[in-house]
Amino acid sequence: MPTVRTLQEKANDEEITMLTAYDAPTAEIVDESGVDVILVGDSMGNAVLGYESTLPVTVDEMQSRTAAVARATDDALVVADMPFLSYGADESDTIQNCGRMLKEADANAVKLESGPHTVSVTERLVDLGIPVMAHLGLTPQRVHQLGGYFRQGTDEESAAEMLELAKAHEEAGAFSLVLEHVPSNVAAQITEALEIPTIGIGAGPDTDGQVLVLNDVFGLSDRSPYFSEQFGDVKGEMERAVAGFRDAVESGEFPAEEHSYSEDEIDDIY
Ligand SMILES: Nc1nc(=O)c2c([nH]1)NC[C@@H]1CN(c3ccc(C(=O)N[C@@H](CCC(=O)O)C(=O)O)cc3)CN21
Ligand SMILES: CC(C)C(=O)C(=O)O
Ligand SMILES: [Mg+2]
Repeated sequence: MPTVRTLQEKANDEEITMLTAYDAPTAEIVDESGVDVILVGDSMGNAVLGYESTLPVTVDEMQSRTAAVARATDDALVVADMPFLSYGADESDTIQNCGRMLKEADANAVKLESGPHTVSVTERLVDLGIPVMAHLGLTPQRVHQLGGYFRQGTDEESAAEMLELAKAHEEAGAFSLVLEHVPSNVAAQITEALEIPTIGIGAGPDTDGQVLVLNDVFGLSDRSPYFSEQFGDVKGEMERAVAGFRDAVESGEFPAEEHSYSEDEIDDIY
């Protein structure tokens, strides 16, 4: 069984790889390719559920998708990304919601978008046996406060604040930290200051690992951030498959002999 401990050991000499997945078939692909961590991201809000942002994602949706991913995963660490307002407001709700991911969806850990209010919550969850991945920099659940998906930690004061929060979450027991959309040199200095591994997205090359949204990697997203990279043309392949079906039905090529059979005993059912 994968554990958060092996990730911490690995960070010493190898780059950590993390990708999102939201269903069993894609989780199987990611797991079999040897990626270290599968994040069931709340990016499922825009990536699979058709919302404009991550805010509408519910705990039930996260549980259902995390369970599907965990059923298809043998080796990777499965991390459930806790949705907006499912943590941090009320302590017993936080414990209940995060606990469900381990008890009912077979996740190995949860991720919380971090801030000053998640230090004590992180400590409480870790005390109870729920491993926590922290997340600083651009935290998309705050899009309405931030005014857009902008780069964070762009001046000395906010970068220093981010470093202090990173240390506070390490101290609280977080096993790893995602740094999103921050200057490379800020991510490098935070990485240097921490024992726990950092995993960057739009945070340059000097974190301990990298994460991207699977739809972006596949080439399946209509829009993706500039810091993302398409490593395939899955959308093109899907379009070709659908067009192939449509053409074959319309032309009468499908279904063919091998897809059909007749029952000899039956000749007239009127
Ligand atoms: N498919 C997908 N990929 C992601 O990387 C991703 C999601 N979805 N959903 C959740 C968040 C949102 N993310 C984003 C989204 C947009 C920008 C972006 O375009 N930033 C612009 C400025 C944004 C603006 O003008 O409002 C930039 O240049 O920084 C960055 C990160 C990263 N995450
Ligand atoms: C991009 C990663 C870090 C994330 O939080 C998500 O996919 O929801
Ligand atoms: Mg997220």
